[in-house]
Amino acid sequence: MSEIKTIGVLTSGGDAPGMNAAIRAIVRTAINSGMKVKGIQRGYAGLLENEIIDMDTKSVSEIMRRGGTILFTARCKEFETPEGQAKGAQILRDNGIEGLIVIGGDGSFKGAQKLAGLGINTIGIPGTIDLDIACTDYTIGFDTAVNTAVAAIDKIKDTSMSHERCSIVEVMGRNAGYIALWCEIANGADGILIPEKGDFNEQDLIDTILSNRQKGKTHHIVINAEGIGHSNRLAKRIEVATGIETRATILGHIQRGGVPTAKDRVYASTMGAYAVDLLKQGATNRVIAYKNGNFIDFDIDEALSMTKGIDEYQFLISRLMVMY
Ligand SMILES: Nc1ncnc2c1ncn2[C@@H]1O[C@H](COP(=O)(O)OP(=O)(O)OP(=O)(O)O)[C@@H](O)[C@H]1O
Ligand SMILES: O=P(O)(O)OC[C@H]1O[C@](O)(CO)[C@@H](O)[C@@H]1O
Ligand SMILES: [Mg+2]
Repeated sequence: MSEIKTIGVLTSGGDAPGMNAAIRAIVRTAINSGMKVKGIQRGYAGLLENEIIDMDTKSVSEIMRRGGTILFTARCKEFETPEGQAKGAQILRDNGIEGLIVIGGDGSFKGAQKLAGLGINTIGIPGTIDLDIACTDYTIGFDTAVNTAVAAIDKIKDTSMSHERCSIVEVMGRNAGYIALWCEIANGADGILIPEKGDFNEQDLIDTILSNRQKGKTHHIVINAEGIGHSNRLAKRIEVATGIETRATILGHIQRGGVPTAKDRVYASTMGAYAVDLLKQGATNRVIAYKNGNFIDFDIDEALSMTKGIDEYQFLISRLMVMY
């Protein structure tokens, strides 16, 4: 096994607060081990355009407290084709990059898996606000995103209470209801709609709102995940069915930005250093995970074959809490 001399790092898919902490840890750990580090800008799209820069210890100074990713990110259809992947692997080789760390979500890991098959040593770091990666209990950015959403819903509650209204709040999560679930438990709400429980009964939600109103509750919150969507239409239906003035708020990309929490900075830094250690050991096609209080790694094939549902116990708690 020959030692890796140059590694690359890229961020891909939706950005997530804490990605910069991971980049900083990767650059400094690798340089400390005598390796060179190259940053690939704009994810796989930038790789295919050869947008590659040299990184040194100073280039990652003062980035940890910034949201987003200093390497930019993108989604790239071309990279989903075998031709795109072969071109990407060749560009990495042309730049002397023998090991690649991919910070992103499940889609990004599929790209890393393909590059591993083409002889590039790859390591994935879970970076997504959605928390929708099955092999890990933690993904970079979820903690910051959910705290942003919780703070926003607290504010919506103030005005909803003053006007004695019902508020539908749509949070991010295309295929995943974790942000919604945490908000329902952290903020308190009359109901939650998430893609994992797509068979929800709208009449039950209306009945809960009406029953809570009859018991004296003067405002109502419904947390709706993006994967269910259509919040404005839902608001109209609830208003008609209950007679309670109802407004919809879509929180949107505010949840993806902002100053990363301490947890996101520390866990992302740990995962970044761990990824470099794996490359040093000659590992490839691995993804880093946080399980039962430990940082561990899985084969990417195994990680991608796992499925993640919603935490049923947390969901049960959220159901019990709608009681007024
Ligand atoms: N099957 C695949 N093969 C190769 N590359 C892929 C594949 N699926 C996705 N990718 C690459 O990964 C990129 C990011 O994937 P995706 O848009 O699913 O985001 P993600 O990494 O899951 O992050 P998030 O869901 O948090 O935004 C895609 O634009 C594409 O370039
Ligand atoms: O910013 P974009 O590309 O529209 O992506 C939005 C998606 O990305 C995520 O924020 C995850 O990164 C999802 O929750 C959301 O559905
Ligand atoms: Mg994803």
